[in-house]
Amino acid sequence: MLSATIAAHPAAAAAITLRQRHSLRPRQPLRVPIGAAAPRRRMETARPSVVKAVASQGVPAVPPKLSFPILVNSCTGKMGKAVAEAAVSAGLQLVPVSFSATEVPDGKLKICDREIRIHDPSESEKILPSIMEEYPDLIVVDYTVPDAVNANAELYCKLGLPVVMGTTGGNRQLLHKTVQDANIYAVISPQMGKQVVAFLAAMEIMAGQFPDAFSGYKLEVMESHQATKLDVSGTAKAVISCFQKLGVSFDMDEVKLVRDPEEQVNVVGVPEEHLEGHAFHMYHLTSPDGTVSFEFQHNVCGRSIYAEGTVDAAMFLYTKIQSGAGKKLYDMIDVLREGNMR
Ligand SMILES: NC(=O)c1ccc[n+]([C@@H]2O[C@H](COP(=O)([O-])OP(=O)(O)OC[C@H]3O[C@@H](n4cnc5c(N)ncnc54)[C@H](O)[C@@H]3O)[C@@H](O)[C@H]2O)c1
Ligand SMILES: O=C(O)C1=N[C@H](C(=O)O)CCC1
Repeated sequence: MLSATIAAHPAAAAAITLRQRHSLRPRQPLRVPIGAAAPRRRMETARPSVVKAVASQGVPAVPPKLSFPILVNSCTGKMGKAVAEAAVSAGLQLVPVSFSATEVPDGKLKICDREIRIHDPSESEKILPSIMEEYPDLIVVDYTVPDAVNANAELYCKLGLPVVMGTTGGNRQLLHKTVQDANIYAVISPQMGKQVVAFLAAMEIMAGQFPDAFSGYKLEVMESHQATKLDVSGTAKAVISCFQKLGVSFDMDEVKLVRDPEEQVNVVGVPEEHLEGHAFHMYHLTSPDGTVSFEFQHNVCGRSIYAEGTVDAAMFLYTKIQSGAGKKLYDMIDVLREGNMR
């Protein structure tokens, strides 16, 4: 579930600002939160020639279903498990191997009736080459931990393994350089939820077209996530960098991190059933003289928005690999621009 509110009118914003001053509870979203996604059709691709040939016979073209092998690293994580399930339901071949720093009974994990063999990360360099031989079109999806981002990226690059990197944190500049220098196909994004990416893209466009438009404005940022999330949201960092391009001075350590479940329910307004998996973000801007304020929120419950976006990113990357695209390093805005959303 995703809800977003944007208030720009001074009076409305002033009212919100007052309300917000006393609590972080987001206002009722301006629109009913996006409900559970409708059952998804698998994204289909079609070679234009096939489609044209079939259509010319007057028979509606049914493009071939897209299916390829995907290894989720790590299936033992909350996000990895959600992606593995979304991949299976989208018809992708889930490779029955994963790596994890978390011990699992008998070294096996059941996902969608499939038995996934779990190995220690130290074995990945030894095991992955044989997996790549068995699954030549393999794409790996990485949802591990910030401390593993750069080492994992280096390994995938060393093996020439295409990757969808969803894990946040680590040294992002080094991550992009490693992947760029290795010339492997990759989608890298701290945010895989398509609608949040669309908001981020709008922010990037605004920042690109109107640099310093908000210079002198004061920015307050609050982000609330499950208590197990240790790092500052990568999405929040990306949005903040847009505000910085718009002329706002803000230090990343000024972000108000809310990880206390009681505050999340009573102040932020997180539904109790989503305490273990949510992302509520609020960005509040106030003019130097205090007469104008803006507020942006994006509030996500659960992980399906990210899991579905990750599957779209993997399908996007697969089509780029198959077509031998010259550009190899992508982000989620590239995936959205391609438009082939399920
Ligand atoms: N891009 C997005 O849209 C998006 C969405 C959700 C989460 N995330 C990010 O994904 C990451 C994981 O989030 P989560 O909620 O699944 O965390 P989690 O702690 O539930 O899962 C992380 C898993 O990685 C495993 N792990 C640790 N080190 C590893 C290594 N070296 N190799 C393989 N596995 C290893 C752990 O055992 C754990 O099972 C975080 O960085 C989070 O910010 C990104
Ligand atoms: O649950 C998480 O962890 C999330 N991480 C990403 C971030 O750090 O912005 C995306 C939102 C959820």
